[in-house]
Amino acid sequence: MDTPLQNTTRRGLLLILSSPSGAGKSTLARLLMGWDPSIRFSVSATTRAPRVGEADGREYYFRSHDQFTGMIAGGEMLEHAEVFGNFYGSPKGPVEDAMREGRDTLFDIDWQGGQQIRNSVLGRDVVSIFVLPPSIAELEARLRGRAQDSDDVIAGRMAKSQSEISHWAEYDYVLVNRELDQTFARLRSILEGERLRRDRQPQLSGFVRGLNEEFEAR
Ligand SMILES: Nc1ncnc2c1ncn2[C@@H]1O[C@H](COP(=O)(O)OP(=O)(O)OP(=O)(O)O)[C@@H](O)[C@H]1O
Ligand SMILES: Nc1nc2c(ncn2[C@@H]2O[C@H](COP(=O)(O)O)[C@@H](O)[C@H]2O)c(=O)[nH]1
Repeated sequence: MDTPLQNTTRRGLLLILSSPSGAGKSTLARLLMGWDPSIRFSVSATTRAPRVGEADGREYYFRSHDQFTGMIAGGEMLEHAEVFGNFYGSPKGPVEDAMREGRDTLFDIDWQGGQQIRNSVLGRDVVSIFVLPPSIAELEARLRGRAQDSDDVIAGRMAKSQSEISHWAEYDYVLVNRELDQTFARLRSILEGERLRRDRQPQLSGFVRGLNEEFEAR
């Protein structure tokens, strides 16, 4: 007998990671993508200048202000926001493709983007996770340790961290990122649990039908 567990169509989840800058969401996102390469990372467009080592199309699509506003006007953005004086947005096309393919999409975006996606038609497929630093001193140490931004940029991001943190309660899950291994293990558990929940209806209704048929045939 064909197992009904294989005959399913499933929707992709939209996994949103937000945090104050430097708390570790990009690090967690990289680990999650390495753990499950079927997850599609939503590469954002931004007007921010590339950092050393960043490549166009990999970390971000680096765009001019005019190009970015053109993308908004063309209806290409799922969400967009001004963050730390630059514009950032998530292109819609790749997300729609991933959802059609039943693949999960991972977003590394700020609270404004999280709110916009949660309030969109795709909101029911969102799983949102807010990452907190263990302390504000550690947040600053991580930003400095990353050695990617000037003192001014770091000061600006630290100044905004309190208002970013104030949105923690809007998220489905909150992780305090102390030990990276432990935070990553929790993140995986969240994803595994949410996948089981998503697959519960389509997979199990067929499976239980199979059990019923087997029962009737006895
Ligand atoms: N649990 C952890 N313990 C110690 N260092 C960490 C931990 N998690 C991440 N880091 C380090 O902190 C720095 C900032 O992390 P990361 O770049 O992932 O932050 P972010 O939240 O993505 O920041 P941004 O919003 O600016 O992109 C990196 O150097 C990273 O290696
Ligand atoms: N609303 C959105 N926020 C985004 C997006 N891509 C990134 N971000 C957030 O911006 C800050 C700064 O990022 P950085 O790479 O300059 O350090 C960070 O909080 C990101 O999560 C996006 O598409 N939309």
